[in-house]
Amino acid sequence: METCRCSTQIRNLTVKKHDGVILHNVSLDVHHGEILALIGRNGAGKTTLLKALLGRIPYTGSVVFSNARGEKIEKPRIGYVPQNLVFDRSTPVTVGDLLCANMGGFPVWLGHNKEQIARAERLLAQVGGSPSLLKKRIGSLSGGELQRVLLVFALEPKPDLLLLDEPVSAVDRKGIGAFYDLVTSMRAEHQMPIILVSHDLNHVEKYATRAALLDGTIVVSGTVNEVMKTPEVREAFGLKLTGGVRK
Ligand SMILES: Nc1ncnc2c1ncn2[C@@H]1O[C@H](COP(=O)(O)OP(=O)(O)OP(=O)(O)O)[C@@H](O)[C@H]1O
Repeated sequence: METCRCSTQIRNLTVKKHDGVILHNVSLDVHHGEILALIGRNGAGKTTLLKALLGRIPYTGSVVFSNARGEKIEKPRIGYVPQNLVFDRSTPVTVGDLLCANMGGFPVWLGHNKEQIARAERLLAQVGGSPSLLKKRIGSLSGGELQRVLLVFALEPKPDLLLLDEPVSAVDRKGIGAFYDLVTSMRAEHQMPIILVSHDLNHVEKYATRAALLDGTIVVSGTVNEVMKTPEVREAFGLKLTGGVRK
């Protein structure tokens, strides 16, 4: 088994924007082989936390990535599937162009060779995407098609840490199953830590190993079962509890 090299320790992470504080003193650990579900109301700061981990926005506090021997990793490879993506929809670039460019080793302007195309088809098939997607311009993809393509990018080359921000919000039912099967097998095979932002508590219960409720800071965290039973989560999601069972 190929083991993942990157557990993540977040300590007192604070993000300020303009006059306000978006995140304050967030402390959280994500270990090897865990799927940590990050849950919380709209505007709680979930995407902001992922962006801080990606180094895309300034923060105070510390984020330490370390390997299985506890040694620090300075620059882990982080796979990221964003909640949404803003780009020029009129671009003539196709999914095939992008995937083949990402594989490297061959100038894209010379066209794609057979092996690259076969590999791109295999990668797409892994996320339930059909080979016909390769010829589509990225601007013409549906929301669900785009999310599948973004997952391929997040997983190739293999990341040390995977961040998924509501990754199946636009994917159809069959695609959701394929998506989570792949993510779960990545976790099992590579012991890669995964942070999953989701508003869908059914997905959280089915696929996550731990959960954390965020509301500007971490309110509760623990096993999915523990977190789901807390009054804080019950209140945040408007759930009723009957004898400890979520209704
Ligand atoms: N660039 C920005 N400038 C100012 N405020 C911002 C910026 N980005 C996000 N915010 C604010 O930070 C807060 C957290 O936003 P964030 O997108 O992290 O929340 P979220 O938990 O991911 O929400 P959702 O569930 O709706 O996706 C919000 O109040 C948002 O308005």
